[in-house]
Amino acid sequence: MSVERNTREIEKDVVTDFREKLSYGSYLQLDTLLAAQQPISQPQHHDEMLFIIQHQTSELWLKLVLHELRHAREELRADRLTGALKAVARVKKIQEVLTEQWAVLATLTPSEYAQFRGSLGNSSGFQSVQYRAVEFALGNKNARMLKVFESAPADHALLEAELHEPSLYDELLRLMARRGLPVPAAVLERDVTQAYEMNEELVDVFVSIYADHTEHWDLYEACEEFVDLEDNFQFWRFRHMRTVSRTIGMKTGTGGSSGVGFLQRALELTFFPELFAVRTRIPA
Ligand code: HEM
Ligand SMILES: N[C@@H](CC(=O)c1ccccc1NC=O)C(=O)O
Repeated sequence: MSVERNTREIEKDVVTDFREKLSYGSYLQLDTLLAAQQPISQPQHHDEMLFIIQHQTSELWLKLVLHELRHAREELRADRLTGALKAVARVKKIQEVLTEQWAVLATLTPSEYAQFRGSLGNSSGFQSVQYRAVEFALGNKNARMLKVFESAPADHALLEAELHEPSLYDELLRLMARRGLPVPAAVLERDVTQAYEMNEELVDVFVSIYADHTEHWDLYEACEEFVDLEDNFQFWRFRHMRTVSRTIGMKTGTGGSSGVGFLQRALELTFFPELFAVRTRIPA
């Protein structure tokens, strides 16, 4: 039947009685999810809703990023590189959404934000446990980051566990070693609770993979996927730093840091240093 009077007929078999059936809202627990947007500014500020939802959607995506990174790590452990790369491909797409999403928050002007910033007290994204867990899973380990979670035991335990897990990169390097590539022992036996640091001998291993990439096709592909992951992560950090800059200028952060300067220094960090160093060594 065609659409009459610009109104769609609801087909007769469309299910409408949910007294004993699973509905959309109950499956997704929307009562819980949609009850969680509670502005605290007094008097209420219109734009606080945007601020809350921007963060909550980011946290939901971070939850999936962490879930997928953990899966990718398990796949690598089981020598299933293809399975790991499938998860990484999904993470890359989520990162793109997270980075694009800054455009929504950029509609918040500095004067609008200033009107409810005071209500935020000392809360800050610096205290995002999922963000920190993602950083750890990618190899940016820093035990000092646990301190802000001391009053939240479950978060602290989650991060402590993540600190002791090998990162995604650690697992890739172990897989490479199992395949007979000469990954240095110092890399394989490193203390995984420490930040990953560049190993020159490992660059040689990647030079050999890139020189003979038809021989090592899947590893070569994995390397390029990891480079994408790091790039995407940096794009997110950059958009955050620029959004902060246009919103609060050089004010110090609610979390107690210097603000923009502190965020800029994160842009100097790297997850997979050898994968960037290898580029300099590609013959002309
Ligand atoms: C107007 C919006 C925002 C401003 C002004 C802002 C500002 C800041 C500042 C100044 C810091 C440094 C820590 C501090 O002293 O507070 C920070 C850290 C952080 N923010 Fe935001 N932020 C904004 C939005 C967001 C959003 C939407 C997210 C998404 C989850 C987010 C996540 C984070 C994270 C994860 C950190 C820690 C970064 C790190 O350790 O390198 N921020 N933010
Ligand atoms: N650190 C921000 C406040 C802020 O953005 C924020 C506050 C509470 C919860 C999350 C936040 N997002 C990122 O830091 C500021 O200094 O204005």
